[in-house]
Amino acid sequence: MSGLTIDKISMRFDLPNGGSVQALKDVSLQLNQGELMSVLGPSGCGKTTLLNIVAGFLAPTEGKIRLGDHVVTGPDAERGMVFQQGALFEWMSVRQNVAFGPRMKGQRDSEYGANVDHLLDVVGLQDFKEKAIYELSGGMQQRVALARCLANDPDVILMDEPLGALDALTREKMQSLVLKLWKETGKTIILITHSVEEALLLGERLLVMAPRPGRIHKEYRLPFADLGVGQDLREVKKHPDYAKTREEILAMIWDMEEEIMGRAEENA
Ligand SMILES: Nc1ncnc2c1ncn2[C@@H]1O[C@H](COP(=O)(O)OP(=O)(O)OP(=O)(O)O)[C@@H](O)[C@H]1O
Repeated sequence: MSGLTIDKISMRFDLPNGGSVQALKDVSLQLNQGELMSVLGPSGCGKTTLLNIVAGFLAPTEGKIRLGDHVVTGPDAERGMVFQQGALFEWMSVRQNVAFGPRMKGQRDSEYGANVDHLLDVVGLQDFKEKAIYELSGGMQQRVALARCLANDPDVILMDEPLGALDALTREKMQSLVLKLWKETGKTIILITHSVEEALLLGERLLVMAPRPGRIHKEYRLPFADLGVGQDLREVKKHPDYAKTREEILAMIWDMEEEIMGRAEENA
């Protein structure tokens, strides 16, 4: 059991022309084990940069990431990543993809096999386990990506627009699956999305970030993710606070984007 601490993270990218971009400035937050946080914000506010720093793919210019009692210094299986497109191994079967992490750790099928089959059941792919990745729909590929991530038993799952490429109906089903996996596994999850609805439905905590420099603008604690576990998400949307919060966040992001457009016109 281990919480995730994002401690005064700043990130500046130096550009080849001598300039620089302050992608993040002084971002701090604490996630307890098992919390699900969704992250929203206008394009360029540093969402992906923050996720890449937590993943250990990027070293921040200032600040530290701590998981439990240790400081994050690079990528590690304790922090799993799910990308928008599955980043799957096309030449392997579904089962081989899910078993990839345990195999890389040197485990044999007799050690990881039962868990891999259990995960294939959980994500509804048991009947497709021998299929090649190219034979699967986009939604099924994201199911493989989720199962592959879980097979490594990470403490934290980082999701960068994991459902962004899916059609509306598949996306709804996958949102329910994410909630189910979250409750069943007790994993800590950070999920970036461009969809206000998705952020509301999936985030028991919802972070709105602001750009230039990327920073935390507002945080919400919401009841909808808990209500949505095992429930029709369309019913959850009828909750009296849902539409109100949705409108408030939409207006907030709209205002930020207007400001960015205004600044861009001034500089033109
Ligand atoms: N490797 C890099 N070199 C230079 N600038 C970068 C680099 N990566 C990101 N940036 C800049 O940092 C800022 C934040 O980018 P980031 O991709 O984290 O934003 P985002 O909120 O995820 O955007 P989007 O919603 O469009 O994916 C942007 O201004 C971006 O151009």
